[in-house]
Amino acid sequence: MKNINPQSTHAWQSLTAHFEEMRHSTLSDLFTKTPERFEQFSATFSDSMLVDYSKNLINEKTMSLLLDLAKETYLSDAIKSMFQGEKINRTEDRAVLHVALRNRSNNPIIVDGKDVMPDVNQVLAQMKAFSDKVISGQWKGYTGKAITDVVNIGIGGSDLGPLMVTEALRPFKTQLNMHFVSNVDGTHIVETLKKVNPETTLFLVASKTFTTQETMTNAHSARDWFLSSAKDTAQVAKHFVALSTNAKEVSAFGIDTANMFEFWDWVGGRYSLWSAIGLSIALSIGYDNFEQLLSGAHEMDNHFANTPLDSNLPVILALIGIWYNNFYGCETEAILPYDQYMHRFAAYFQQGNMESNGKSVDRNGAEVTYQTGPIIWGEPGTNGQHAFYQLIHQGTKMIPCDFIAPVTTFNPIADHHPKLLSNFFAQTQALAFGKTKEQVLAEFLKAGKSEQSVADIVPFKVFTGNRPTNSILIKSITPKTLGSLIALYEHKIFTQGVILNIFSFDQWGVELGKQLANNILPELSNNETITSHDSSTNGLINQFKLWRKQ
Ligand SMILES: O=P(O)(O)OC[C@H]1O[C@@H](O)[C@H](O)[C@@H](O)[C@@H]1O
Repeated sequence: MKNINPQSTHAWQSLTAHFEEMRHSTLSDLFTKTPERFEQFSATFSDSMLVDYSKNLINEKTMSLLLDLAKETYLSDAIKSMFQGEKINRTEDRAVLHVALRNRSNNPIIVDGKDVMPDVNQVLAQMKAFSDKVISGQWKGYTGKAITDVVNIGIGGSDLGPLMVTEALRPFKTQLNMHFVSNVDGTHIVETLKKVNPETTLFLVASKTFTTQETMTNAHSARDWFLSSAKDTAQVAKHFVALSTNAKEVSAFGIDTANMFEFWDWVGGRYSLWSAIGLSIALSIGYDNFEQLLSGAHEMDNHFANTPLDSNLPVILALIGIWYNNFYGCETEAILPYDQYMHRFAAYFQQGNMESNGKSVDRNGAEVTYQTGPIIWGEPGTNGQHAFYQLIHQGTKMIPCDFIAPVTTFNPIADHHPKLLSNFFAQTQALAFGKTKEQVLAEFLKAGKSEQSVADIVPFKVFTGNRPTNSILIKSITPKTLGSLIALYEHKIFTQGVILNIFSFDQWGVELGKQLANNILPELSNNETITSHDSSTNGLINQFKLWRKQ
């Protein structure tokens, strides 16, 4: 990958000038000028997904200049480098190969002179055999009973992906009850253990490093709880398996490495749901459905790797994101799925995007002089409409939003789904075109009010519009289409990282807090007054100690 400062490109200069032309354009004008705007700025993928990006503050010139930016920053070369297994995660000296985990065409991918595919396939076979056994009831607990409940203990990438996918694909569920414990707050494990029976519960200890404080603490508490019933450490093997890259720590914990599902350092935590970390997914929806998820992602990988940039969906969405982030000065992006099952989708990509592109040092080691990754947030529609959409519609901030909805529902009760979808369509329309003062007034006049009597209220009822959105309409949320959708967002993040000249696959920013917590933990074991920190930290710790004693 070449380290090009995006601001040094011709395209960036041209985009800066073009922004001055565009900043006063409105979506109403853009749609009026080009009646075929939808055809021009939308595309379908695999006959199952429609991406409409026409309600953005872009025109042909914007897209062409953004594509120039992608070319000048050597995006196509970077895509090749990732797929070929080059060590593009340079600060950790690792390849970035979540695409290998779902490489259903099985073509060799070489890392350090070795094809990784045989190992990938071997672990998939192990996951299939294991999940089939547990789902069929052949795998027995220590008293001979079949497993009824699965508890995934993991955090960050070892939690958010499997949790999001198992929730999104609930209609495909096996009979197993799934639970996810992530927080080191004892409440999380205690409340979960109240719901399960040690005789019929399987714990998946999911941790790439197998050293993460939260996960290891929860795993030890789960094991203690289990042993207080089973009374025999030999029974641990029937109830605990590990999903990890670290065989040494797995055996140190007491899990037989025969019960370990391996993955590799070239899988980033936040890109790991496709790996052994996805075992909870395979148990929740069955292995064949898990494989469908991989296939859907693989299809998007092929699209990303082989489609010219100007019709490459992850690239298009990434470029539009850069347009708002770096030229309009938008700080956040909202992801708004109109699908209750997808209620963790925004939270998942909060980690995906913010941990990947929340960097301020470029690939040359210099401080950046432009904005990098956006803040990601969101909740499912229609709930968000009754909570925070007020600010999106009428606030002072421009918040580009992605609206996502399925055409069909798994719960076709009464007219819920048409109502849901009418909101999905209406919201992007309202955001784009708003309501003028004249329209507000006309409504009042129609209702028999005089212009004079409503003059005071009119300004509050005006919607400026011009608030950009993407709409992603999906035939049905299935393992396959969800796989494609996740991969679409993953590659969008990759593209933005390349163009913004940052390393998207490390996460040094999470280390300092861990280090300082490790320093503070022993200080909490006694009641001595602490003086070694700044006055705020000392004050907080000392008040904690005081109130703890009372
Ligand atoms: O899977 P592990 O090693 O327990 O790590 C969990 C999480 O740990 C966090 O510290 C990292 O920032 C995440 O990227 C990671 O997913």
